[in-house]
Amino acid sequence: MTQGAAGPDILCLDLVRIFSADGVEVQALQGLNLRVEPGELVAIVGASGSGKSTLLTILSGLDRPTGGSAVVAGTDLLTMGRRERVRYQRHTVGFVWQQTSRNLLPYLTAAENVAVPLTLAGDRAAPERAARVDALCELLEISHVRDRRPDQMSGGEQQRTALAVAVANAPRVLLADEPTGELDEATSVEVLEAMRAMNAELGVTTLIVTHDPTVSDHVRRTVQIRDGRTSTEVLRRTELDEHGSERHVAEEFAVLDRVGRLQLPPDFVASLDLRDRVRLALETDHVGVWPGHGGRQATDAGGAPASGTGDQPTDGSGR
Ligand SMILES: Nc1ncnc2c1ncn2[C@@H]1O[C@H](COP(=O)(O)OP(=O)(O)OP(=O)(O)O)[C@@H](O)[C@H]1O
Repeated sequence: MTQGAAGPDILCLDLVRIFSADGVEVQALQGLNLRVEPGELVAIVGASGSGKSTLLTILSGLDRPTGGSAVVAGTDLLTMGRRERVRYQRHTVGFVWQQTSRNLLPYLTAAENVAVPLTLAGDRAAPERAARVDALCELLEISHVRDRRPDQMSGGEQQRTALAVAVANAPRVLLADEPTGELDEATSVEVLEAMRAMNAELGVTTLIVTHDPTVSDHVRRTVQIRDGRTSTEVLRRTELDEHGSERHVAEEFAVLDRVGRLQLPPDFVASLDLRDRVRLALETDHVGVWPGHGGRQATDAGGAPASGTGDQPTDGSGR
């Protein structure tokens, strides 16, 4: 399957990854759905063990899913062959990992590191490669350390150099796994802002996987993974109020999959003591969800305003 140019840059449908270790099966991804449009900057957050790294390893072409489908910038990751994988990893996607040692060659300077992927790709003449290195050093604000090796740079400078390496060959998609995991708070902000600037400037579709909840302050869309599935999303936008001042609005949505399944946020479940089964009612513009065991009364699913308790069905006939 190949997506046309107008399709999403990342499309995962019912993605499953099962690991077998010592005769025990672990379902790291349990039917994950994700759609990222060209030019989007999206953070994937989730608790430890929720499947974030498994997803990123699959998207980077280093691992294959057990089932479902994953298509990135037109490349089907389930069926790609060895040669296509090399091309995919060299030209279609760029990566930044948490550990500097995985991102940069320790015996090369920053500028030399940025030049490596350009030389390997072999599709630009030397003067063009040199100009590209200069432009990326400027964009990522690492010109002052361009002649230093990684051990002579700060953590933030190392990660900004890693970003320059990752986008050197102008990939359609940038994948970052815990890019701020080894940085202090101020430096993390600096690196996330560099990613935001790069996304805006170069238009590279960017997926940041992290368990750092503050990442949400730097992106418009944060997708939460729970138990190997996308569960909720927070979308942020800036509005002008009646006085012309900027106001930041964040809205939380539950992710509805293709067959209509959704996960209620854990705090909703806890606050109404929802368990086993719930009572549902279809209203004209929303769906009501009530405890099925006669617990406390009405909440809502579907993002609509909460119903009054008068909406509570007595016999489920609202369905
Ligand atoms: N190679 C493997 N063999 C067996 N189980 C694995 C393997 N890789 C991951 N898992 C399991 O799959 C699940 C998801 O792991 P994953 O590393 O994707 O989570 P994560 O959300 O990235 O966690 P963290 O934030 O701690 O890195 C976990 O239960 C993990 O133990």
